[in-house]
Amino acid sequence: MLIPLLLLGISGLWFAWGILTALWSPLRTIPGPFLSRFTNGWYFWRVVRWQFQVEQVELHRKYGPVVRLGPKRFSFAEPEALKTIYGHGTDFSKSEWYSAFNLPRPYSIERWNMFATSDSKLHAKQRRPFMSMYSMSSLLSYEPYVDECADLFTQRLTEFAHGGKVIDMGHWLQCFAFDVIGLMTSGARYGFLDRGDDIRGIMGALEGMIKYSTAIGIYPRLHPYLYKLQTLLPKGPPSGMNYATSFVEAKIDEYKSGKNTPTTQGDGAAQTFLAKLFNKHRENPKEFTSYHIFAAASSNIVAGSDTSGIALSSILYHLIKYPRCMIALREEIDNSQRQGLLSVRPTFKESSDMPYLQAVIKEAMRLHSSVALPYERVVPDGGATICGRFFPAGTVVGVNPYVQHRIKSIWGEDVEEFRPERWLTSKKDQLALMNRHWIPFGSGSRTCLGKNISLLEMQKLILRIVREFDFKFKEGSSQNWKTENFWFDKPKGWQVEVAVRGKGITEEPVTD
Ligand code: HEM
Repeated sequence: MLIPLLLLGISGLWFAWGILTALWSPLRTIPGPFLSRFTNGWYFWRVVRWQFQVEQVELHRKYGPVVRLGPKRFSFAEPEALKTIYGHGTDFSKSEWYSAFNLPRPYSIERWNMFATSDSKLHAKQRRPFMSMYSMSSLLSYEPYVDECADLFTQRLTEFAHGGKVIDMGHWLQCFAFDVIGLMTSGARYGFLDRGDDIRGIMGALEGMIKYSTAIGIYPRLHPYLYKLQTLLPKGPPSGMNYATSFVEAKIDEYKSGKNTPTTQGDGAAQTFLAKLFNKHRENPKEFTSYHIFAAASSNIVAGSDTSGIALSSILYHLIKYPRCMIALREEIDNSQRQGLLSVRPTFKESSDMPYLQAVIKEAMRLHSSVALPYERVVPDGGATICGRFFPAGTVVGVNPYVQHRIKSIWGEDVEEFRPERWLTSKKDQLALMNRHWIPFGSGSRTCLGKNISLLEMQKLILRIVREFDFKFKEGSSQNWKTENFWFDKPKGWQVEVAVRGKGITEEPVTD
């Protein structure tokens, strides 16, 4: 009897505390769902339905540019907020939500990953030694790996076309993205493109791990306990995490033992990440430790596979949905082809010189960003004024790219329309405004390290498959795909028919 009474008492006190802090809070006038005033439980409950981005847009339509998501958690849909929170010279560190993407303390100090590091100075120190490997000038050394996977991908599409098979295109593009990143990182493909199987459950394990982190990040103090608890279970997110990391470690061991040394390929310019990482380690083993090798190799796989797969899906999905744009892109490709400007395996340089292709990629990533939850940051000491409101230090604030990419004062009335032309015909000022607020790769000092690599993959593969194949949504299927948003907003079961170009499928106009 004593224990239930005690529990009741504690819950009562906790409840009363929640109500009092909500009433006293200087931010109490900021609107939002009623329960979000008292608890982060409301946010947790909505996020684990994996569709929060849609709800967040609605919340901003209902409540305005600043919306409460929790007692000390706020979302912004106002152009000016981006500069204040993520802009140059600001010191808004990443929120504790990100800590669930790493091992809990004290292990995380030894085994850091820069994505989850919150302290800005520490993050800058961790990021600096890797930057050259992800720069534009390094891209040439990764290009042959993309070509090798694009060869296989087009081979698979040809087989599907001849077999008249309907395919889950989202899954196959994910297979491409995983194999590319595996190959350019370690010199070996996982083998996803061979049969389309989720080899050893890698994709499922990563998805489980990210779902766990996204949900538990809302209650980061639970992470150490849940992590410990779940390592005792045979299955669950940590075992997926362990599997993903042991896979990387195995590749590093193979490399060390000399079993895996394809540092060059094609014309000899190719060089894997592992080769670059080991070279750096040999030059300065004290500063660039073996942990640096592991950190970069594993973050490539976790951060660079699903994200690129989703972006590729978004590009192709929108091109199929809007045949007008597919035709326009084809015209650009065919013109370049006629002028002898395109190789059999189009190069990054060739694809960079195609303005409509560039516009298609940007527009697809605007309408469907691979990441679609807020990039959360913490208001620094002294507090900050955002959108005319003062927020005390410690408040969690964030902008969701999915919401940002639908603000009419930036993009115009047709925000929901896929219109690549907006990137080609807008006036200079308008274009600058759009570019500043286009944030699928993040914003500020924490932007994506792998942006150039993903552009390399997207430009080369999309150009090639649009040149060589026709695509159509599966007969009778909806033209509006379903996605699941667990930080990565991933298409689910998106069925497509493929034909070798000009040999089968007729394009039908879109009916929205
Ligand atoms: C279309 C593809 C991609 C998208 C949309 C994307 C998106 C993002 C976003 C939004 C962030 C920052 C999130 C935040 O502020 O919380 C990020 C960070 C990061 N991404 Fe990507 N990414 C992509 C591809 C890649 C690739 C291919 C790699 C590696 C090869 C990569 C490696 C990283 C790393 C290491 C970080 C952490 C950077 C840091 O904290 O300094 N990403 N990415």
